Amino acid sequence: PLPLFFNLSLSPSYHQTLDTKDLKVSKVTANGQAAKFTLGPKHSFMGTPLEITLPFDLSRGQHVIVEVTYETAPNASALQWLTPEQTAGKKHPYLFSQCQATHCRSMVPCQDTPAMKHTYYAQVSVPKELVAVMSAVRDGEEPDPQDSSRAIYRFRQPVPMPSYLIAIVVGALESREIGPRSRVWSEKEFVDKAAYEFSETETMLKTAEGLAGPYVWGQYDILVLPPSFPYGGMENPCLTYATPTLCPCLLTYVFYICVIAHEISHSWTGNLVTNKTWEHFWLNEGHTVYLERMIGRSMESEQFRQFKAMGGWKELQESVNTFGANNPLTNLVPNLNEVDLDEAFSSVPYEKGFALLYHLEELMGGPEVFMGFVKSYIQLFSYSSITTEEWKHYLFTYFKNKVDILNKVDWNAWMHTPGMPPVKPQYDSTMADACIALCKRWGDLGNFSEWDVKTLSTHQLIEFLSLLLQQEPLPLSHVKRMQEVYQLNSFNNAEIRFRWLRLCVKSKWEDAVPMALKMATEQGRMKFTRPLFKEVYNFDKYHEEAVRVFVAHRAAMHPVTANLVAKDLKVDNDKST
Ligand SMILES: CC/C=C\C/C=C\C[C@@H](O)/C=C/C=C/C=C\[C@@H](O)CCCC(=O)O
Ligand SMILES: [Zn+2]
Repeated sequence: PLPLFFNLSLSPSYHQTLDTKDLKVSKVTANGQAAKFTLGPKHSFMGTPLEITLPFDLSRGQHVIVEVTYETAPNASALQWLTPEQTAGKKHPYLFSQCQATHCRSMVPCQDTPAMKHTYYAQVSVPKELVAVMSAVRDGEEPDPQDSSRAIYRFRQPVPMPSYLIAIVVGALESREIGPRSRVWSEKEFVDKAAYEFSETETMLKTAEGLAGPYVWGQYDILVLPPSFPYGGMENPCLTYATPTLCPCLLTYVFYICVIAHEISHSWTGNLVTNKTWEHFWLNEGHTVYLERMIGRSMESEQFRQFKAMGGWKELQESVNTFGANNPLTNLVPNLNEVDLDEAFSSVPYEKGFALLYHLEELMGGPEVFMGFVKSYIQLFSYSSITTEEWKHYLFTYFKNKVDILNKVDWNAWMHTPGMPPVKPQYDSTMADACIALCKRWGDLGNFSEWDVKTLSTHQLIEFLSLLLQQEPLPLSHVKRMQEVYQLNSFNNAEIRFRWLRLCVKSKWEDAVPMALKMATEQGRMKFTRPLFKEVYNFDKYHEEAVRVFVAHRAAMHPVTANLVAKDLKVDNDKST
């Protein structure tokens, strides 16, 4: 049971509608009185409306308690249920949710739109060996009075937030304190290493507050999920999710700056100022990447920010190449009518959004000037949900003395045209030059040594491999020589291993195929899993092997990951095969 109490604003009408997906609703009451309800027509991927007829008139401003008794489905798209064997500890089951963008409705009947913000209170009953955490402030725990084998955990979220940020994790969790307002949570097998990896979190929080204003959410915890979590991180308030692919090696402090800085930045852009609909997702992600890189500028250097911006441009290029340069999903503000948002997801709102903000920074007078706008934008629109038009109107208001410059921006090309942006910023290549030079040297088989890569930082090695991936595949002789000289097969850093294995498979190195499929299935971060499966699928000789391995692992994969890899490999989604 997951009693959740929302403070929703309902329209003053007999009829109220909540979003659901695959929920089994058994009863609805309003202020304790039975209320009639019907489940409307089922949409292919958006679920089913729950239409409730209140048993009394409702006047404006009147409070009413609507209770819905329901069960989630085993295949709820917001939830992944892990067997003990799928966990690190092997003794207890594990549950985690991932609601963004419109999966909350498969966990809770709700107004599943970012246009609506609400507080919430929850009490969760779990087997007493397990711990529950949520995207809220912990509000006590006690033995379940109705069952001595269970415990009740209470949570409250006093800051209004959209449904996609509701999150719950239940498992054999432990935590360690990593700061005055932060704990790190995971299974005990990872918790001490995670506490070490994320020890700079308070420093990063303070840096973010210096840029964006006070952190209003109270607690900032980090939860390291099992390897099947489909994303690098998720900005659930009070409880940032992090993939364990951040931690398997001694993470250089600089390395996690990007992921945790990104999720911390969402505490302002996305979680306080929220896109009103998912067409305006770039407002969440473009501003968050901009803030993330301003944190990198503060904690590292401007050259580091420039280096990450260059890398982001390549990520954008890869997304545009994957979708196709004329695909309207590469618009900064796409039309998402009847579009499955998981399929529309890419780096476009992140990196085309960042590129626009960086371009505007250059036009308006530099980082300090533009950060002044971003901080003011956050102050003005906090606790609300807005559209691109509202953002643009405030941009012109804030820079009222530079409207002539803003009017020269090709807004239609930037916002409503597919493909790469109309302007490519000239980023400083100081940190990238060594990567570019080494990439050029591999144009032929010259003299190489291990020091070529030992003199590169983790980030620069990743950039070197990204540059090679952007080119035509290297001859097989080159990747074999690269392995002899650099021993890249021995690197466990996920970002390095992912790119290296893609390079090898693209060059048709058969020894790399089992390693690529192993990485694609041992963890489930879609950033890695989907391209690795696709690379093997596109290697003619191993096309069927890719499908066979996917079908064999599908049942243990996160439902969203399984759905998208099935589409990538053109495997039907019928579980029977
Ligand atoms: C144009 C698309 C509009 C809306 C899509 C919104 C959400 C899509 C849904 O698939 C959820 C995405 C969640 C992403 C979470 C974290 C990312 O910031 C990181 C993704 C890449 C990574 O693994 O690092
Ligand atoms: Zn984000």
